Amino acid sequence: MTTATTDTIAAQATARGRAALAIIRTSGPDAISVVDQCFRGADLAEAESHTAHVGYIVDADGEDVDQVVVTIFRAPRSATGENVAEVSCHGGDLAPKLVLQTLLAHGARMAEPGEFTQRGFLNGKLDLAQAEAVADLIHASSTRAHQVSLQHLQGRYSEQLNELREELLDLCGLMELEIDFTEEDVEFADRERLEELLGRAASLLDTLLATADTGETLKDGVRVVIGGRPNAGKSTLLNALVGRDRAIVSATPGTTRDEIEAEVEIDGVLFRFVDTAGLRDTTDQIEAEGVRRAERSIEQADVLIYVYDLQEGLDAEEQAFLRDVADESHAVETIVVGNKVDLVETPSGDGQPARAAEVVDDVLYLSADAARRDVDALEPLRDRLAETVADQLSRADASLIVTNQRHRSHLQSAREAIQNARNALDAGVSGDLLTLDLRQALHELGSILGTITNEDVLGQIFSRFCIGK
Ligand SMILES: Nc1nc2c(c(=O)[nH]1)N(C=O)[C@@H](CNc1ccc(C(=O)N[C@@H](CCC(=O)O)C(=O)O)cc1)CN2
Repeated sequence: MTTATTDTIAAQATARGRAALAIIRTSGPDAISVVDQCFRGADLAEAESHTAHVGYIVDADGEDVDQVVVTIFRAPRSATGENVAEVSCHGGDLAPKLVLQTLLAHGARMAEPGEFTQRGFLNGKLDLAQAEAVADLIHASSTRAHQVSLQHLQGRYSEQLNELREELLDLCGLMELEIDFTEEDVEFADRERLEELLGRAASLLDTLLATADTGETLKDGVRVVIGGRPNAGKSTLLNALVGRDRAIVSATPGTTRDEIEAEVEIDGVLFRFVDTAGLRDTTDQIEAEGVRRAERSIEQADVLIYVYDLQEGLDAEEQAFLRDVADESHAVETIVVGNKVDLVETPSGDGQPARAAEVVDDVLYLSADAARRDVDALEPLRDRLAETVADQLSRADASLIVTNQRHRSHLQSAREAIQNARNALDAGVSGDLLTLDLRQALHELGSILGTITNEDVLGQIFSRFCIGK
């Protein structure tokens, strides 16, 4: 795909604010000459691609603006596929702004969000799935999410989809030939080969679709709700887990009236903790709303940490609740924590508290209060949390995890189209009708990779980027 871009864009590619350095990027046919016009140093017009040059940016009045390093990339050997000149100047509030202003005064135009990446896409430097991976990489909030985006950027995921696309395309070609020659009654496409190919396509799509939940977990984090009676120590536990005072803790039951969220990375995975208002019947209006929300969050959680006070034990209502949670079809993974282990007697001397719960055979005993001073005390809980996703993650190949909702729905539609084609084949339907299904599947795959595009979709994707990306 070639789209002639005639203008030259510029933007700060690094974060604003106090920093040692900042990068102002320009891209477009005149990128090098724009920077050259306001550069005192080597003659950039003569500079070779992938070279760096120390000098000064000089404004229209001939005043020095900053000492800089300019890096030259010549089309098509750049991230955008166009001429690129990057000015690496001093950071802070002023230098980057003045350098950018100078470049704009010399004919560059301010870039739109994502416009550099978009140009890279339009010039064939990366496909749409890779461009989306760039956005994901920037937004990644855990080590694993970062790894997956980087792998997608490197293109193995796109490669798989492309291979599938090409096979289907070949087949479509054959089927269409067949249509042209129907009168002569030739069957160009070998039906058995078609069957085999459709089977392969279906199973590849199934494999990809099966990773989508894992992908969502990696991208959005594992939602963990901390539930339990008022004053069981939920907020103290949350604070111990995140290592700072995120929730207001007090000895008065019912202090937490709304949900509190905090994020912690465990084993490279993001866990989003929600501390809820204690579960109990209450007549306090505000607190009652808190309890309703707590119930709702438990329904939406991936994991429930249920905390109870070992001094109180689990009462009948709590036992019934835990039995319910375990029975429900959407069974949320539950970790039961017996809190305040330091405050109960252990007459047997085996470290097991006297009043263990009857309904749950697997209680994690700890003291959330002590854990705030001793991080290791939470290791067993952190391990249990990591275990809730370990299985899922070890099964998945990072380069083939679907992390994108848009891709998921195109893959689902492609899978349906392939299924229709298989059914049609079984029913002995003619080649031209089969081709329609194959074309539909191709359309879906093409939409993921960006070989088929639509302005609105592109706009939506690139507007998620920051300016300068
Ligand atoms: N300074 C700087 N750092 C950056 C970027 C950038 O644009 N500038 N990137 C922005 O995303 C990422 C790196 N992406 C890049 C992708 C391709 C090329 C490039 O010059 N490609 C040429 C030549 C390759 C070669 O000679 O080996 C090419 O593809 O033809 C440069 C950066 C992250 N770091």
